[in-house]
Amino acid sequence: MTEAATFKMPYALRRLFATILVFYEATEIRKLWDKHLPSMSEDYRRDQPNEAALEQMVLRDIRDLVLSMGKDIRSYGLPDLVETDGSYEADYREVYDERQVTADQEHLDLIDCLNSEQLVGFNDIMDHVRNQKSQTFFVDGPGGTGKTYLYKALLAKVRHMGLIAIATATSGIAASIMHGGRIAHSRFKIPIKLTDYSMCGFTKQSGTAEVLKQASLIIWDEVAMTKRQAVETLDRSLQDIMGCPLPFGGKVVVFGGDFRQVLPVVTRGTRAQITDATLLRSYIWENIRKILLTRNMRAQADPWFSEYLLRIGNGTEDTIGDDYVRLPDDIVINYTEDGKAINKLIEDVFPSLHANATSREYMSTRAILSTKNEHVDNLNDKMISRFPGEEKIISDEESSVISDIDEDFTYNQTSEHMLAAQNPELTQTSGMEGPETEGDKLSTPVQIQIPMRRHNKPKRAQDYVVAPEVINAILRCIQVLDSLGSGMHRKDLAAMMEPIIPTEPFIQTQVYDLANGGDLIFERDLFALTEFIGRSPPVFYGGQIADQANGQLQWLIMANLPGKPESPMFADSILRDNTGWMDSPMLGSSRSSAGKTRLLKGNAAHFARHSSVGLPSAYHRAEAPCGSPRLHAVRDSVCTR
Ligand SMILES: Nc1ncnc2c1ncn2[C@@H]1O[C@H](COP(=O)(O)OP(=O)(O)OP(=O)(O)O)[C@@H](O)[C@H]1O
Repeated sequence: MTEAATFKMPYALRRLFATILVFYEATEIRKLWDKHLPSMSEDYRRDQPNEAALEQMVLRDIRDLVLSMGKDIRSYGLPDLVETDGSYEADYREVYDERQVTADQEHLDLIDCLNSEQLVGFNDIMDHVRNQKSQTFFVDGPGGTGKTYLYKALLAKVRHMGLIAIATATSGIAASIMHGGRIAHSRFKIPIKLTDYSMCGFTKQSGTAEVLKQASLIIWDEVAMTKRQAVETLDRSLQDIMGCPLPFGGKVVVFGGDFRQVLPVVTRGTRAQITDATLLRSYIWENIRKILLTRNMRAQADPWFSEYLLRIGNGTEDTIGDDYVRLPDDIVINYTEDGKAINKLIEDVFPSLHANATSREYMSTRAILSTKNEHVDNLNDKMISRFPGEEKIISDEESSVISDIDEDFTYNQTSEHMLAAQNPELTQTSGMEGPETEGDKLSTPVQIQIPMRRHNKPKRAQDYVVAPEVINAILRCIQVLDSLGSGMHRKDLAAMMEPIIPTEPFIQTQVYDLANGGDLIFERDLFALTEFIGRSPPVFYGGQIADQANGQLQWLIMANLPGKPESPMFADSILRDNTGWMDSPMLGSSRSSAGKTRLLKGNAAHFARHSSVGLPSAYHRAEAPCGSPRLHAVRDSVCTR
């Protein structure tokens, strides 16, 4: 803890403390608590000067973390946690955080500019918020009709009244447009695997439950893109925590979206299956009050075009065959073989580019969209050649890597790793001395692989940079391995991993070399890297870890790095041994060209566990073929059996 306190964020320290409570038989917990409370509460201290309240805030966090690992904070002899009704805003971190999101004047001013349709909706919703009347709304409007504008006005108004308004959206982009917005799945802890009986992954006593209980308004934008089961899961969970059988536990909930735009993804789903997955087919839909927005505020200058778009969205535009609509001639640039069409397109979208190239307004209000990266590269090249001035290639490797590491991770031994970052061809696989141990301890050298992120148009090796987060993760990993080398036993690995895995969803790579089999790799760019450097990708068997306590799924990849072949029989036996843990029992492995074992491609979910005692258990899943798009990221803790 002392060492971690020098470079970890307070939240990471709280996680580490909780992990120590649960996984170590530490004797002097109270001493540890007293010593590290100041560093664990540093982030809260800025706004909360009261020491007693600070202590309670940290305790509550630890309580939730410990609870998510299946334990009760009361068994550790920490100061008493004062159970409250949550009315004191600092009681829960989530409530506290939500209250920090204040209304800004700019958004309050939007209320005066709402058009008549928006105003009707605004008044109706606010009436329910003020009078705490249960109602679910759906803001139904094609793109550009001012849905987001309306949410912003609502959020500002409710927050200005000193109430809690929760802003969420299905995608991160839409969530980021709203002040305090979060992705709905994360905010409500909606499980990834949904059934008709799923519940959100928070407990009744958690901070998330508390903030939802206190919320006067909940907004969920882009709900049309979400599977109805996700919304139904929220409905059940809110009813549960509110102890109220009304829809969403009696809350005022505002959904928004446009069913003319993107619908939920149903893998290989037919049109009927996709429609069936939407909120329109939910039992919730019939009780939703619709707020219709029809005036396209974005395309006011071009009413013809906005009506044309609307007709397409509504399916009333004449079609050719089933699916094709004819674009009017005046918005089409005809394709020509000689490449002139591209030049015409650029001139149309960026007229007088030379004169306007330095104008921020001009450049930020126009764009050419394309379906493929190679077309984008092509267009970029053409555009850049038209820019005035001399060409200069700027490499961002040093600045981005250093700044990101500094922000989150002060590590004083970076030189070797920075070298690795800057000279990937020297250190594509950098063997590092690992702990020399015996028996139950680790015994093999550590291999660190450094994945890289591609620049737009790499020309030289230096144009490839190591993603800063990767370095971060690797440094953390090395730190753990150092600790392991200093005599820690293998069974401690699971406990150690938990706090060092960053909580951000996009973790990169961490490699552990474990005796007797496999390396654990948390990865995103590994395959892109191996593809680029021309090495055969590591044979891997990868997994999705289920944190049993809160139902969240995380990813864990176990891999054989080059030069460390796994015996096919060994991997097979692990799988066979653990079929009971499988997500969907499809068992198997295949041999790669290198003669190593690989799980079947596709979506077969496997569970595998190292035969050695104490290693993390995991649901294993053969993901995409090597070199394919990145695997999902890892989050949070590993689950031990
Ligand atoms: N009442 C209004 N007065 C002035 N401008 C408005 C008004 N309502 C919306 N706008 C503007 O119209 C544009 C489109 O609005 P907004 O982004 O809210 O639409 P949307 O329905 O959320 O669109 P999409 O579905 O494409 O996200 C924005 O630039 C917004 O500022």
